[in-house]
Amino acid sequence: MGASDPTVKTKPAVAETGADTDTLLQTRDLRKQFGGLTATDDVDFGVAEGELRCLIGPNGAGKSTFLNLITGQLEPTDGAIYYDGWEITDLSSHERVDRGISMKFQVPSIYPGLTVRENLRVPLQQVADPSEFDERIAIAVDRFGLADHVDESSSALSHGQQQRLEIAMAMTLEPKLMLLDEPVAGLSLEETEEIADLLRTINDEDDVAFIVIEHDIDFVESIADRVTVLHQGDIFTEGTIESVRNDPDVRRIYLGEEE
Ligand SMILES: Nc1ncnc2c1ncn2[C@@H]1O[C@H](COP(=O)(O)OP(=O)(O)OP(=O)(O)O)[C@@H](O)[C@H]1O
Repeated sequence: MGASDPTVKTKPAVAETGADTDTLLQTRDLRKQFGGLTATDDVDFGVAEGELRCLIGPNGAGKSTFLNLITGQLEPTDGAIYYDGWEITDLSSHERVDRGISMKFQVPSIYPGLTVRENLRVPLQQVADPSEFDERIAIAVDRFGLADHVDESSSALSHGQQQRLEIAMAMTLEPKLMLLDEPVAGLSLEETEEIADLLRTINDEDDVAFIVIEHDIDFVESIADRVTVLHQGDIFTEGTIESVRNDPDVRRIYLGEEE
C-alpha cells in the first residue's frame, strides 16, 4: 500500500521515539516534581496495543502520579507522552478521553443517586444517539452481569457490582487504553476473581490495552501479560510476573525483605 492510501495511518511518534510500530503508549523522559520531591523520574515506559500491563511498587513509588500524567490530570515537569502515534503531552484530559484513553479510579466514580441504567446513559450521551441507548444499555448490563439490577439505584449495589458498573461505563466510550488504579482494593476473593475474568475478557475480545496499578500480587499474576515495577519514581525492572516475583532485588524493595 502506498503512502497516499488513506487507510494507512502514519505514526510520526514512532520515528520520533524509536518505539515499535505496535506501541500504543510511550513516555520519554517523563518527569514530575512536587517542589523538591521527584515523583516521576525521567521515565521511558511503553505499552503495546492490546497488552495488559500491571504497575506495581511500594507505597509512594509514584504509581498514581504516573497514571495521572498519562490521563492529563497532572502536568509533567518535563518529558513527553505519545499515544497511538501522536504526541499528547499538551492535550487536556478531555481530549485524551476523546482519543480513547479511559481511567477508572480506586473509588467508583458512579452516580449513587442514579440507577444502573441512568449511570450508563451518562457516558452514552457523549458517543451515541438516544435511539441507541436502550439497546446499548441492554448489551452492557448483560455483558457486565448487571441485568438483574438495571433499574436499581447504584448505591444499592455491592462494591463488586459498583466496580463492574464503572468498568461498563468506561467501556461505552470504546477506549483503546484503560487505566485502572487498584480495581480490586477492598473486594472479596470472589469479586476479585470476577474482575480478573472481566478484564481478561475485555482485553481478549475488544483488544483494549490496560495499565493496572495493583498491590494484590495474586490478582496481578492472574491478569498481567507483563509487569513493571516502579521504585522511587523510576522503572526498577520489567518482565513476566514470574521473573519479577523471583527477583531478590524486587523482593527487597517491594516486599520490604532484607537481603
Ligand atoms: N499532589 C502532590 N503534592 C505533593 N507530593 C505528592 C503529590 N502527589 C503525590 N506526591 C508524592 O509523590 C510521591 C509518589 O506518590 P504516588 O501517590 O504517586 O505513589 P504511589 O506509588 O501511587 O503510592 P501508593 O501505593 O501509596 O498509592 C509520594 O512521595 C507522594 O507523597
